[in-house]
Amino acid sequence: MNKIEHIGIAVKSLEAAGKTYQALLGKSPYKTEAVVSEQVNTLFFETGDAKVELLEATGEESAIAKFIAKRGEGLHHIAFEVTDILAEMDRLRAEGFRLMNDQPKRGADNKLVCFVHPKDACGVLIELCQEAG
Ligand SMILES: CC[C@@H](C(=O)O)C(=O)SCCNC(=O)CCNC(=O)[C@H](O)C(C)(C)COP(=O)(O)OP(=O)(O)OC[C@H]1O[C@@H](n2cnc3c(N)ncnc32)[C@H](O)[C@@H]1OP(=O)(O)O
Ligand SMILES: [Co+2]
Repeated sequence: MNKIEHIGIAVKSLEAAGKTYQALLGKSPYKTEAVVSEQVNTLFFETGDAKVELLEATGEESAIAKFIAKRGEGLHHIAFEVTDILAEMDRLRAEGFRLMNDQPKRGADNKLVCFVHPKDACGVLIELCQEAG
């Protein structure tokens, strides 16, 4: 895996959290994007090499809605950039990690993504992401 690509933070309201993070980071978000397949709206901030991704649920079945119901707002996942997501998925499977999707799926910001179960990564949900090209 390469660098940390982004840190995902689950929030109740993108509007309210966007203002908080704008004040915190001292800069405006560079993009917002709805990812219908994940039932989320996102707001992105650039922070040097890695980004901050704020995530708001758009449906009750969204992973973000379930996470907030159980744990409240907070750090939801860490995403690592990978060069070859299929090779990295094969490597992780062979190491015994549980992958939450069999094939890479479309994420935000033109990425192909795959998630590793948080129970296999010391309680942290891990996202792999590769530039979709
Ligand atoms: C915008 C698109 C994309 C991008 O391009 O960046 C995204 O980031 S999308 C982000 C939202 N999508 C996802 O999170 C998809 C992957 N997530 C999942 O597959 C599931 O949410 C999950 C992680 C497998 C959990 O689902 P499930 O088992 O159905 O939920 P439970 O509530 O029963 O959780 C079981 C267990 O795991 C703990 N948990 C859940 N989420 C997290 C988390 N984010 N970090 C750490 N731990 C988490 C949960 O608390 C339960 O533990 P116990 O309470 O001890 O049983
Ligand atoms: Co993410």
